Amino acid sequence: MSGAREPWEAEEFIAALRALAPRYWHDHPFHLRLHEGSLSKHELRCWAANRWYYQRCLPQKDAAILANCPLPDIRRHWLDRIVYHDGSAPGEGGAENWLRMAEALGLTREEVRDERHVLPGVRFAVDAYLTFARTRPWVESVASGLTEMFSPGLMRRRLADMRTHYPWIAEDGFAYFTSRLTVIAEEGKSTVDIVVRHSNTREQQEAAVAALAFKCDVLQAILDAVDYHGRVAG
Ligand SMILES: O=C(O)c1cc(C(=O)O)c2c(n1)C(=O)C(=O)c1cc(C(=O)O)[nH]c1-2
Repeated sequence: MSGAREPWEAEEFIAALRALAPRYWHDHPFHLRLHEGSLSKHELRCWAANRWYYQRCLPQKDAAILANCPLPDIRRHWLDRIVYHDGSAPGEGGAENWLRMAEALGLTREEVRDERHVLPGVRFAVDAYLTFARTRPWVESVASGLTEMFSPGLMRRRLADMRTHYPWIAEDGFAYFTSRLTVIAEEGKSTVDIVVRHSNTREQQEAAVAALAFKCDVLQAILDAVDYHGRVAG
C-alpha cells in the first residue's frame, strides 16, 4: 500500500510555507518592547550589536548556497544578495548600513565589528543557520530564507515605531531599513518562485517547509538571547 506520495500543487505548497507565519519573530516579546518604545538605550545597543552577527553572516550563508548550487541561472541571480550586503566597494552595502544604525545608537564600529557584545545564544543560532546552508541541499537553504516573505510589514512598522519612540536616533541610522524595504518585496517573491520550481517531490516540498520552520526558530533564538540578557542586565 505504500508508494510515493503526490507532490502538492504549487498553491498548496505555498500555503504550507505561509502557514508558518505565526512562528515568525514579529510578536516576540523583545520586538513588542522595541515597537512600544520601552527598550533602554543599553537594550537597543545590545540588539544592534547582536544582530550585526546575523547581518555579517548573511553573505557567507548566501555564498554557501552558491557553492552548493549547480545551476548557473540561480547562481547568477543569487550573487546579487552577496553584493547587496557587502556592497561593491568598502563603505557601501547592507553591512555598512547596519554599522551606521549601530553608531546612531551610540556604539562604535570597533566594538560592533570585534563582536565583544555577541551573546553565546546568538552565536549558536546564527552559526546553526550558516551550517544549515553549508550542509543541506541548496533549495532547502533558499527556502530557509523565506522568512523574508513575512518581514516587510514588520520592517515598515519597526521603522515607524522607532522614529516615533526613539526620536534621538539620527535618520542616517535608519538607512538599513529604508533601503532594505525597497528590495525585500521583490526578493521574497522570486525566492518563492525558485523554491516552488525546484522542489519537485513531496519530500522536497516538506523539507522546504521544515527549512523555513528551522529558520523561524533561528530568529526566535536570537531574540530569546537578547531579550533575556536585557532583562537580567537591566
Ligand atoms: O529586520 C527584519 O525583521 C529582517 C528579517 C529577516 C528575516 O526574516 O530573515 C531578514 C532581514 N531583516 C534582513 O534585513 C535581511 O537582509 C535578511 C536576509 C535574510 C536571509 O535569510 O537571507 N533574512 C533577512
